[in-house]
Amino acid sequence: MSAIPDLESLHARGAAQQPSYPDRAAVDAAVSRLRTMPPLVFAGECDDLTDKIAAVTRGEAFLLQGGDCAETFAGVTADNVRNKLRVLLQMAVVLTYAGSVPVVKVGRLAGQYAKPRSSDNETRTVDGQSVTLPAYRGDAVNGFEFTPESRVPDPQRLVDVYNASAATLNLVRAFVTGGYADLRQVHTWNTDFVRSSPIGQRYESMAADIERALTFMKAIGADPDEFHRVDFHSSHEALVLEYEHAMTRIDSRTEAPYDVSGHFVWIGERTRQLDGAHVELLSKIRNPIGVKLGPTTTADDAIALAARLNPDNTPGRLTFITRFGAGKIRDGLPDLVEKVTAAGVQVAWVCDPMHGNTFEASSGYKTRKFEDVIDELQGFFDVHRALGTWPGGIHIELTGDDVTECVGGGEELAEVDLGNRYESVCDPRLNRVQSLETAFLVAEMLRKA
Ligand SMILES: O=C[C@H](O)[C@H](O)COP(=O)(O)O
Ligand SMILES: C=C(OP(=O)(O)O)C(=O)O
Ligand SMILES: [Mn+2]
Repeated sequence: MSAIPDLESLHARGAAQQPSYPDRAAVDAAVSRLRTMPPLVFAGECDDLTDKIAAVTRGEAFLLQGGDCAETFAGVTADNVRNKLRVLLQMAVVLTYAGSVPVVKVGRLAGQYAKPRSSDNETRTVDGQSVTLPAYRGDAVNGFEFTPESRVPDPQRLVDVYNASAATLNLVRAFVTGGYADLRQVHTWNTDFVRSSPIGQRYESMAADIERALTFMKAIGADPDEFHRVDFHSSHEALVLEYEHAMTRIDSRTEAPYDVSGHFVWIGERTRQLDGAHVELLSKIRNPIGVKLGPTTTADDAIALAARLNPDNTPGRLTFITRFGAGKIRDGLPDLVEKVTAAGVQVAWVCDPMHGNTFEASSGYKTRKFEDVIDELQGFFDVHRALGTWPGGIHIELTGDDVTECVGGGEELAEVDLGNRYESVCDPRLNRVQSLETAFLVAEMLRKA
């Protein structure tokens, strides 16, 4: 297994989307501190996830990956983490039960703090004056507050990312092993505002069926402790090289490098250059990894990425997360999947129906139409069905709260509603009702697949 490339050589590749830190000594201090910190995840856990994604690659399981577009330090609260976990557990149970397929659960959490941006700057009107400042690049880099001081990249934030991720993961681990995620709790996840919604009612009746099935299984002698814990994994975009590099360590068992900042890391659409720093670093680690593929991706690009990132063609190592947009997926995806499959590439195909469907509402809020999200998912299933390949999973930006960031869905959120509770610091997320609706719709698509 190849050695970890040094940080300077990565930067020498002209890495895209990196913070411009004003104080080099402060960067070095933060990186040195991070290098001393214990791993957030263990290499063996990453291998377990690779095995699970191998099952996805073989068409035997389905990946559910979801969470915030951008986590924030302020969002590291018990309520927030629990709400996100709860909606993911609800979605997973819907997909497992109604879709009749094992579900691999991966949160976009405990590390999702750095954002690539379309523009380096942001312009707003402040007191009648047009003011331009550096864009917000996630709490890993600078502050969301629109002031010159807050927007200066601060490397100490990378240490804060580590601490916030550790706190989040600690709570998630407690929830998933300590009884909260016990399948016998299916009813109790369906609380507050969701319970009374039509989709909450539908969930309620499914939960009753599951409870009956569990009672039956217990009666015939199944061990109820089997239902006590779930496997849950963390993931984020590997973006800021200082952080990901400092968290890349040699595993004592295998002597292979692993990025121990999360179980699964992915390369974004803006940083997937074949000779770029992100592809180079992730080619050296042994975690399961993903690459986002937008509508301009050619089959040759994808095949070359697979050769660089997974030269041994190990199933489970590589996931392609396509994000074409509802209007493009039916035209663009077939050629890609067909040629990648014909080339013998072992890959899990996952659909991100969010990032190709963003638009700006007349009020200025970034939003997405729920109907476009569902249409892209349907297109993804249709394309795979036509080609005889497996639609392996979904990658969703969501929250466990009752936010108003995406329009449409059963609650019929309109553009005028967006300001009521728009809390995302980057992209619009499905709220809890919309997330559950998505799970039921995808479960139907899965049944037909
Ligand atoms: O989450 C993804 C990107 O960071 C985000 O879509 C970029 O948004 P922008 O176009 O507002 O920079
Ligand atoms: C930045 C993201 O997506 P993409 O790289 O696909 O634009 C994201 O997942 O938040
Ligand atoms: Mn996003």
